[in-house]
Amino acid sequence: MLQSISPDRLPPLELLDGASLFLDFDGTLVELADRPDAVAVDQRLRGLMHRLLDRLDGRVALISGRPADQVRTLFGEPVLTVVGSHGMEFRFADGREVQAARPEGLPAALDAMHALAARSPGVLVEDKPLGAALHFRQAPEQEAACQALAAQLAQAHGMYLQPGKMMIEVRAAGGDKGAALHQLMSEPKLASTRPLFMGDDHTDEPGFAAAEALGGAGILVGPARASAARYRLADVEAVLSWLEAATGQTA
Ligand SMILES: O=P(O)(O)OC[C@H]1O[C@H](O[C@H]2O[C@H](CO)[C@@H](O)[C@H](O)[C@H]2O)[C@H](O)[C@@H](O)[C@@H]1O
Repeated sequence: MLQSISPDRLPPLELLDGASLFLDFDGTLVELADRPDAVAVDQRLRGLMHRLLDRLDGRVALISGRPADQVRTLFGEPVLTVVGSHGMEFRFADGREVQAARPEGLPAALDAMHALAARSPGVLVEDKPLGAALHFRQAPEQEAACQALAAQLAQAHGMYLQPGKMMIEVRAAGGDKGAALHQLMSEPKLASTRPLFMGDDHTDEPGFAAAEALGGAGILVGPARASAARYRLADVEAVLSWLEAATGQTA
């Protein structure tokens, strides 16, 4: 059961000391864009990730709703552990890979989504290894139609209905970012450390709750709202600045 608090405390910089750090991607490390393919990882973020890996002796992982291999490609970083598809695809820094099965109903769900997008200008379909998403950021008037179709498809094909920011997704059931964090924390190198999870979206709430349950904390990114996170940072720039300050990097 998630806590329902509205975090308003800034995280102290010392929170990073000896921690294991788990980072969401969109809306946390990079600004949201009009389209999923319009985001990029710049030198500032790439350099920051290197410093974090160094400072925390490798105890850094990205846990994203995006496909794991896509996140790895965006970072061009082979030594980074990435969990994709909302906690269902693991790419460990040492080369191990764990992948959930692609849901059987996905091709039919994608067909139905493409049919909706074809008659709804601005709606985008995202084809993911374990899910399919309808994006309506460029067609907000289509939200109700997208939500209704996704709910129907999730029920018809036994998939999980995953809400997001200006998007709705059907995906493989059976995991989330909280379960992923628990699994990563069972790695020998992380086992006796304190987890910190930073994220901005609904899909990040299980991650906040898991971090708290393991003696660490969640850090919500964005406006205050009911959340299992203990701390809050205002936006992506605040996240990057906080991480830079916590790793001792001066402007
Ligand atoms: O868990 P995350 O790493 O935050 O990924 C969540 C979803 O991010 C992407 O969608 C979001 O970002 C897009 C680009 O900024 C934006 O256009 C969209 O409205 C957002 O919902 C990604 O496309 C999804 O697959 C992720 O699940």
